[in-house]
Amino acid sequence: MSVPTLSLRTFAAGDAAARARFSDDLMRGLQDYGFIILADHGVPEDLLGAAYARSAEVFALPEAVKRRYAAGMRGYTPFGTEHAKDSTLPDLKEFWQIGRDAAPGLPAEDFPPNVWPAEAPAFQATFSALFDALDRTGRILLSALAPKLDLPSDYFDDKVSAGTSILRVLHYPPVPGDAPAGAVRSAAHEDINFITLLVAAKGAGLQLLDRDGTWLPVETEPRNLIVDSGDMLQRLTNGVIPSTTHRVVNPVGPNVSRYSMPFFMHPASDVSLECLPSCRGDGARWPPITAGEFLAERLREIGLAK
Ligand SMILES: O=C(O)CCC(=O)C(=O)O
Ligand SMILES: [Fe+2]
Repeated sequence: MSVPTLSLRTFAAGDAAARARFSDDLMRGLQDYGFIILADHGVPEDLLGAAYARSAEVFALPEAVKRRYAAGMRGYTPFGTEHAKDSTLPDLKEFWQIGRDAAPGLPAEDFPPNVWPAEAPAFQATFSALFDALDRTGRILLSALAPKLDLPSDYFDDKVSAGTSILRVLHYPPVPGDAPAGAVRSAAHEDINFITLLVAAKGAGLQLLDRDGTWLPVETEPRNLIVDSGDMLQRLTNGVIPSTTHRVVNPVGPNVSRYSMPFFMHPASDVSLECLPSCRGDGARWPPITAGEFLAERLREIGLAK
């Protein structure tokens, strides 16, 4: 048994039967593993290549330069800042976050200006393009999932087009000799958002906790995406689509950097995560909450907000 691979082309260019099959496979993959691997996803391979190159360039800048670009939920977050919700040890990672640009009609407080490094002029164009491409792909995936929840296929569109989604450009440096005992690159956690589209890392380390309690490596070629369901989708679906615990372990071979780029797809802050009628079953497992309230609570729990 391993995480299933799905081709998005069979959905995007397929007939009704092929689309229904894709929806079934996506739903089953998320229910059985919380993860699928997505091939033929429409994000150009040369854009992924450029993103890896620009990412390595920026993280190679001196620490003091990078720290000038620390601005909360945008720009740089230094090594050792974030920790998993249930961990006291810091994750061994640094990252750069890119959000949706502010636009008329969107609440300004949710869309602070992006922060771009002057030392790497191509970074902005590359990551703006990657944000848009992953946003498009994520919307297609949600439109494929909607019918499985008895929803119209465009149900998620307006919720995520104004969403507070984040593209997180991640660098796990070689594990330092003085890292706290027990600290790992990314401690066991569940993602907060609806779905995550992860540009597959070039190095091993990602593992999911399967339904039997076994850690299973999640690996694919760098040109594919890895998709997982987060807590907001779990909440909306009353657990019908669970979020899956995962982690990034420290290297066992050469102690080298690892780069990855998760795109956390969030709804707009005012979207209710109250359980969908089709998922009520014997009753709602969680009280209603808005996406904005849920996110604020989790950001406090992981050390990214006060
Ligand atoms: O780096 C990875 O492969 C996964 C990162 C991750 O799970 C996260 O940032 O939420
Ligand atoms: Fe994650």
